[in-house]
Formats: sequence, structure tokens, C-alpha cells
Amino acid sequence: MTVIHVALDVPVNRLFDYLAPNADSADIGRCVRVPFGNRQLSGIILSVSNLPSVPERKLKTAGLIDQAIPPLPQSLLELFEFCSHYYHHPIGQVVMNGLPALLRKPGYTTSRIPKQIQEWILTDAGRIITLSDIPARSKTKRQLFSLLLENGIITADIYKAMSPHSRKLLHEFKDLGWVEQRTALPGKFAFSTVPTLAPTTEQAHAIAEILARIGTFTPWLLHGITGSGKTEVYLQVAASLLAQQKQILVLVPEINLTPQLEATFRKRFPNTPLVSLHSGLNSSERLQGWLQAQCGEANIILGTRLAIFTPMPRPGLIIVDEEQDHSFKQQDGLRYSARDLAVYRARQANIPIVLGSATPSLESYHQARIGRYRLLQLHARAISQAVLPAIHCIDMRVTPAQERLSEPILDALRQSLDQKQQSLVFINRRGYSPALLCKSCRWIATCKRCSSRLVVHLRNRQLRCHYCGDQQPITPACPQCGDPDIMPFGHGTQRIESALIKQFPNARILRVDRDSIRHKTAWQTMLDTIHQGKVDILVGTQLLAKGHDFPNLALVCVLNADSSLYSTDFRAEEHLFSQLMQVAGRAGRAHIPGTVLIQTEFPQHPLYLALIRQDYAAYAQTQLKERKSASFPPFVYLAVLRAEAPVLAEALEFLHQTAVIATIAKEYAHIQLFDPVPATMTRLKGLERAQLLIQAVSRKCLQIFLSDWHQRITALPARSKLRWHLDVDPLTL
Ligand SMILES: Nc1ncnc2c1ncn2[C@@H]1O[C@H](COP(=O)(O)OP(=O)(O)OP(=O)(O)O)[C@@H](O)[C@H]1O
Ligand SMILES: [Zn+2]
Repeated sequence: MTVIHVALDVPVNRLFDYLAPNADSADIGRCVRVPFGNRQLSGIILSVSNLPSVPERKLKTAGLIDQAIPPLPQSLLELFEFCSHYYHHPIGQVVMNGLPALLRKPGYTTSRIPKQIQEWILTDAGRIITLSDIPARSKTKRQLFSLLLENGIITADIYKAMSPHSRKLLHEFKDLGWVEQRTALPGKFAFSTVPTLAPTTEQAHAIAEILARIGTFTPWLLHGITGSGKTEVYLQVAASLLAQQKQILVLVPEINLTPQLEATFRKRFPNTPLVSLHSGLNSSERLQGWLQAQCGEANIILGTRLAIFTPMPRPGLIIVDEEQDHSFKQQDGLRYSARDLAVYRARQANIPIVLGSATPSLESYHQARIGRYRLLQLHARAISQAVLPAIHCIDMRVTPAQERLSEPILDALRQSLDQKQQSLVFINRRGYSPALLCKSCRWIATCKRCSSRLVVHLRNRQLRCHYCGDQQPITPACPQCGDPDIMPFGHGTQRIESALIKQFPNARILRVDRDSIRHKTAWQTMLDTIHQGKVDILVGTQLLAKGHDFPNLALVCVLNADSSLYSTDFRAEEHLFSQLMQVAGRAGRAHIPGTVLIQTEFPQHPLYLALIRQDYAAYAQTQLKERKSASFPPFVYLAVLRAEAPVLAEALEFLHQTAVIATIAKEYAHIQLFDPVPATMTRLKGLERAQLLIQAVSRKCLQIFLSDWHQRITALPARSKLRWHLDVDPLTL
């Protein structure tokens, strides 16, 4: 009896067993259709055995095993298992989350997979067969087998040329266990690269160091200031590996950063097959790209966090650009960190990984300081004339401003216009204004489903919740006291845009935020407009803050940075510092010296002082010291158990109950459990949320505890309408 153990997209952490008389170990990693309840589901075979976990009579028979797609490599299956274990998420959901959705559609893939070359290899059992075991009259059979004995392998073009019956004969050999069929990796492509830039001394050093250790697991932290040419380091290291026919995985935080990086790689390596994988693709594009990577046809794989699950038969290098970025962590479902998984994959494949940033995460920086990662630094901008911009704070307590734009900023913008240079006005809030307020009774428009204020979108006269997406027309009068004098309070990108249009009626102003790039082609059009110099003033959110290289941009103005200075989130400062360094780094990247003006009411705050000096290292060291004394990561390890229910008391009560059962879980003595508290954003999409923080001094203790505790929580009687999840290494609390 042969049983396959299948991962299915269901919220239970186990595999499902099916009878599959014809299956064997070569089917591990293949897609299979199986009956489940009264449905048919697609799943992935994770193992094959003759030991069912339920009595045989209860087993159903599996449907078709998809032979068209090469099975998922063992390394990817191991990654899924690690993920399921580490993030305490059902294995089937982990596997199916990592695969293109269309793979689950029956029969869909067969017609669409890239052309593959089939080859047959001799098995150990086949090797001990001699020609005399094959009857002399079966001439072709002997001929075929002697070729196999000679070479150990036979490819399609050869066996096809031999006889029209070879394929049938090879299948006979397979049934006897003498040979195995596999998908050949495609033939070599002609590698070429266009002339590279002559690297700076620092770049050359970084490239040489990384290349000296290819073929071994080496985690590198490439800490290079903004504009130092980290991309060039990636490209030149990649060139070396591509020349050896290796595959390269490049992860970027934002889907919006993929087109330009893709263009850069394509331009440098014009013949190298490249696929780009991100959430902007439709499902068949995604499947195509994924299959090309999986079959080894694509040598450069570029993508956002989900791309970390791309199978690669010949991995050579992983690059994580802007490694500090929070979007590498998935915030729902399987809450994985693509950056951390990238390090896992590099170790697994025994290859180097380069984590690049101008402002590394404190976690990675700490790893580099204690020697777990190797640190490479680029201290100077790559273009020799380019220097870091001068940063100044504008003390808003004493400076007059109109519509949130202070006089020094208006002056600087005017000057920039006169000199025909580009400017960026950075305000991290989209919409017209973040609140609608009644002047007489102080009523504020709030979302009914979330603990949030509704944002005014004046253009379509709407109030929108940026958390749940709810929208409604702007009320003509205050619903509480009837006063018609209600007004937008505070500033968002749209309002600043209007104010700038008033101030500079002749300037070409472009707003770039999530609302303005909603249309599929809008983003590319905007980038082109900026690069062609058809814009004078950009008004934008963090979409423009990182990664971009606009050579004509000389002035950056930051309007509302203070809002995250005194947040309760222990990572808020780190995040703000990094964001401001990034946005400041957009200025003066080429031949024009840059200036950065920051409006603040706290010009003496250590964060701004460090920012003016642009001294990441000093700032990071102070932050790390604070983290250490306050027992925060990277000095401790955290997990959060979150619960949501229609009523807050229910969520809290559930968490209390889990806290009680925690005391009997393994390793509890080494764990600190905090009291359950309402979440910072208590109400979201109509549900009340609470959380319980778990802290441990070692990852190992935390994991042992979580595994046991998680099982115990799962075993609790289910409560209707209460949902919970565990977030390991949470980014926000
Ligand atoms: N060796 C070099 N010689 C000349 N120009 C270079 C060299 N290396 C990089 N550049 C140029 O320097 C500019 C900045 O490079 P790049 O965008 O890679 O910086 P970065 O380190 O990624 O910065 P950021 O962190 O701000 O994104 C680009 O215009 C790039 O073409
Ligand atoms: Zn809402």
C-alpha cells in the first residue's frame, strides 16, 4: 500500500493521507488533486510511505499527480517546514501561500509551462544490470541501455534520434527501477554584460570581499550611505555568478522599486533571462515567472517578499536591498520575515547573502557588530562630485508658516525653481487632511469600524478610513451639534499640493502617493516625467523616499516628521531615523549639491542632532544601548499573541486564559509573559483587538515554549467569533 502525505490549504497543522498506488518517492514535491470533504483540492505531496496515520479503510484515493511540472525541490520543502515550525502556522497553508495561486487550478499549468528537456538517468539499481540481462533479440533495448551504462544519462534528442520506440523502452526501464526521469536544466545561455562602471575603491573592496567567499554561506551587511552605489556592487557580484550560470535572487521592499531595478539589471545583462515576481502581476504572469525560475530558465529573479519562496535549482547569491524595510515582514496570515528567511535560504544553499542598506535595521547591525554578519561599508557617494546633502532643522516654534509651509522652505523652493532644479516636499500622509473637525463642539469624524479618524479627500468630497477602506460623503454640517462650520484639520499631500500651486502658480507640481498611482501605468509615467525633468516640485509620501535616483533633485523639505517622535512603539524612532536618512538621501546625488530642510518643534531632539551629522553608526549605537537597558530586541526575542472579537472583554478574557495555560508549558520558567492589553489600534474593521506579549532571552527557549503553548491554545474549546494568531518576531506592538 502506498500512501502520500499531502499539504493542503486548510487551517489545521497536519498533512492529509491518501492512497496513491502508483506514487513513489519521485513524486515528492509534486502537485496532486485530492478529494476533501465534498470538494476537490490541489495540494503538494510532502512524503510517500506505506504507513497511513489512519486505518486503511478510511483512506480515500488521490486523483491525478501533475507530472508536467518538475517537483518542488527538497530545499524548498524544507524551507516550508521551517516556516511552519518557526512561525507556528499550518504547514498546508504555508506551502500553498508560497506557491502561485494558479498552481492550484487543475490542469491549468500543463499547457503553459516553459519548454523542458527531459532526460533519463541510471539509478543505483540500474548500475548493477549488465547487458546480458537484456535478451539479445531486443536490439534497440540493448543499444539504449548500453548508452545509459556508458554515460549514466540519456537526453531526449539522443533517444529520439535512436528509435521511435525509445521512449516506450525507457518507461519499461523505469518500471524495472533501472532509470529515473528528470527535467533537465535548460542549456547554457550566452552570458554577456555591457561595460560596467569603474568601481570606486570602496566598491571594489566590497566586490572583491564578497567574491572571495562565493560558494560558502556568508551573510554580508553592506552598509553604504545613500548614493554610495550599492546597486553597482550588487551588479558586479551578480555578473560573476551569472557567468557561472548561477541563479540570483534579488528582493526589494516595494513593488514600486521593481521596475527600475529590473531595468538596471536588464540593461547590464541583456541576454540573461530575468523574471520579476511581485503582487502587481496577474496570476498567469506570476505562474509563468515562477515556472521559469523553477525550471532554471530564469537566472535573475527579482521580486518583493513573496519571491523568497521561489524555487531555484542553481542558487548562487541572494540580495536583499533596503533590508531594514518593514514591508519584508508579512503582517497577516503567515507572518514571515522575508529577510530572515533569505538568510535561512542562503545558509541552506551554502551561498552568500548581501543585505544592503544606508540605515540597516538595528537587528542586522547588531549581528554585524557581534561578528555573525560581515560588515562592508561604503562611506562616500559613488559619483565623485556628489557629497552628502547639508541638513538643517527649522524650529517651528518660532518660524512663521502658511499652510504648514514655513518661510525658509518657501524661499528655498523659490530658489530651486529659479535654478531649474527639482525639489521634493515630503509629507507622510496622503489625502487632503487627516481629520475633519467641528469648531464649536470639537466633534471629529471617526470610522465606525476602526479606532481611527477619517481622512478628508477633498477632490472627491469624501471621508475615507485608511485602515478599512470605508468611505462616505463629507457631511455638510456637524452631525453632533448641527454647526455647518466643520473644517479639515491638519495637512496631507493633497492639501500641500494645493498650497504649493497657490504659492508657485507657474511651477510644474506633481503629487506622488498611493492615490495618485492607483492606475496600473501611472507609476511608470510619473517616473518618466520626473526623469525627463518635466517636474519642478514633487509632493510625496514614503513612496518617493527610498531607492530612487533622481539626479536633478537638489532640495528635500520634510514637513511633519515630529508625529512619530514620541510614539509608544519601541521601533518608531529607528523607523523615523531611517526614513529621514533615506528621504534626505534623495538630494544631491549627482552634480548638484543637496540641501535638506526639516520642520520640527524639537530641534534639539537627539534624533535630529544625529540626523544633521548623518552619523548612522553613532545613532545606532545609542539606540542599541537603550534597547539593551530596556530589554528590547535584538537583546531579547519577542512574540505576540493577538486576539480579536466583537467585544474587547472577550478578547482579553481569552488571552488571560492562555496566560494561565502558559504556566504549564515547556520552558515557561525562562519566559516573561506580560499582561494582556488592548492593542494600540483597538478597533479594526469592526473587531476589538487585544494582545499578550511574550519575551525570552533566547530564541531557542522562546521556540520550545511557543510550540508547546501553541498546541495547548489550539486544544482549547473553539469560541465562535473569536480569532487569534501568534506573531513571532513582531515588528509592531
Ligand atoms: N563606480 C561608479 N562610478 C560612477 N557612478 C556610479 C558608480 N557607482 C554608482 N554610481 C552612480 O551613483 C548613483 C547612486 O548609486 P545607487 O543608486 O546605486 O546608490 P545606493 O547606494 O543604492 O543609494 P540609496 O541607498 O540611496 O538607494 C547612481 O546614479 C549610479 O549610477
Ligand atoms: Zn475603518
